[in-house]
Amino acid sequence: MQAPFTTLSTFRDTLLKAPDADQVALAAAQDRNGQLTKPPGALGRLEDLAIWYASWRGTPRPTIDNPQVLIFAGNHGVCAQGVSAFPAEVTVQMVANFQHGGAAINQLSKAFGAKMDVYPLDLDTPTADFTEHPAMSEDECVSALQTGWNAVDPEADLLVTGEMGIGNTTAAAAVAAAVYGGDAADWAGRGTGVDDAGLQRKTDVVAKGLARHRVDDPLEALRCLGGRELAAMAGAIAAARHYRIPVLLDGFICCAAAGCLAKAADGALDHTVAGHLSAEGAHRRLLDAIGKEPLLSLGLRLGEGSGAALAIGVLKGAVACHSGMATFAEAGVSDG
Ligand SMILES: O=C(O)c1ccc[n+]([C@@H]2O[C@H](COP(=O)([O-])O)[C@@H](O)[C@H]2O)c1
Ligand SMILES: Cc1cc2nc[nH]c2cc1C
Repeated sequence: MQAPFTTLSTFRDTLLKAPDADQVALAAAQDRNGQLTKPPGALGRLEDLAIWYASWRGTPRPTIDNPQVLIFAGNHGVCAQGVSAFPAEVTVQMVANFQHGGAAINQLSKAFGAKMDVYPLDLDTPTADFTEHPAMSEDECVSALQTGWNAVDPEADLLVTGEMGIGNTTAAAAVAAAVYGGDAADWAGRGTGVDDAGLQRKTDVVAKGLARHRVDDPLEALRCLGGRELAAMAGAIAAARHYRIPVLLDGFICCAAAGCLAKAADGALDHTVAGHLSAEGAHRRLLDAIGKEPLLSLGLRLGEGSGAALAIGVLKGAVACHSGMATFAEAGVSDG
């Protein structure tokens, strides 16, 4: 289905009208979980994960057969201010690498049985430098949200949203600060590995952006301080909700985009789980702000959906146990 919105305001309406989890499937999955051949709670968080997944898929005994990984790439005007350890050309070069199968996310998608699609978003036209102008016009922002929405395969049964964009930890820090408060220094981190001087430049750039765009609306924060790949991830996460497809969130940039949705509509991230805790310093703060506990913590700070893709394995394990295990009655095991 084509994206059902043409403005930021109608995108917000779409979020507010989103469906909820299936309460009947939720209760049935809880009931089934209580009958499986294990001591109560012995599978720890895997039990909650499987029940959550079942509730969104609308069946007490789901399987994960068709995960989708979406990578959105964007370029950023703020790069000209020396906020990244890498030059902006790396974004388009990495897109070619994704297309040729040579990036980490290609290997991880293959390893976890996911199909992967890459969307370069107007890479020849970076967003405006947000210290001077809004990063995007409303049309540009809506167009990126629509690309994200339309990229989601309605037949997928799990979604990972990832990104590539030199400079986008600066954009994400600015968005997070605008949406969740705090100072630039609370949200600016080392990204691809900037040194102390680079981190200071980056903090100043975020502070300048926040001073220029005094936004009190999360979708305006996305437009004025974010980037096309952040907007596309937000659009994809919203579409997944529409189709009741559970989502694994990736690192700092993905969660900054997701945070705009959570602020725009209560419960907008109920169909999502945080795949991992990134090494980007402010990711923990952001996860706390959106109320998510990460599944993995492996020191990754790559982006590309890599941490979330690894978490597909954990979720598949949870769902395989939940749907495949015998009950005490079936196995003839005494239930204590
Ligand atoms: O996902 C994360 O938490 C993460 C943390 C640090 C860096 N990245 C990736 O690195 C790029 C942004 O870093 P930077 O330093 O250019 O802002 C972008 O392509 C992201 O995918 C991603
Ligand atoms: C090489 C490289 C690969 C990446 N993948 C995601 N962000 C990245 C940033 C760089 C610099």
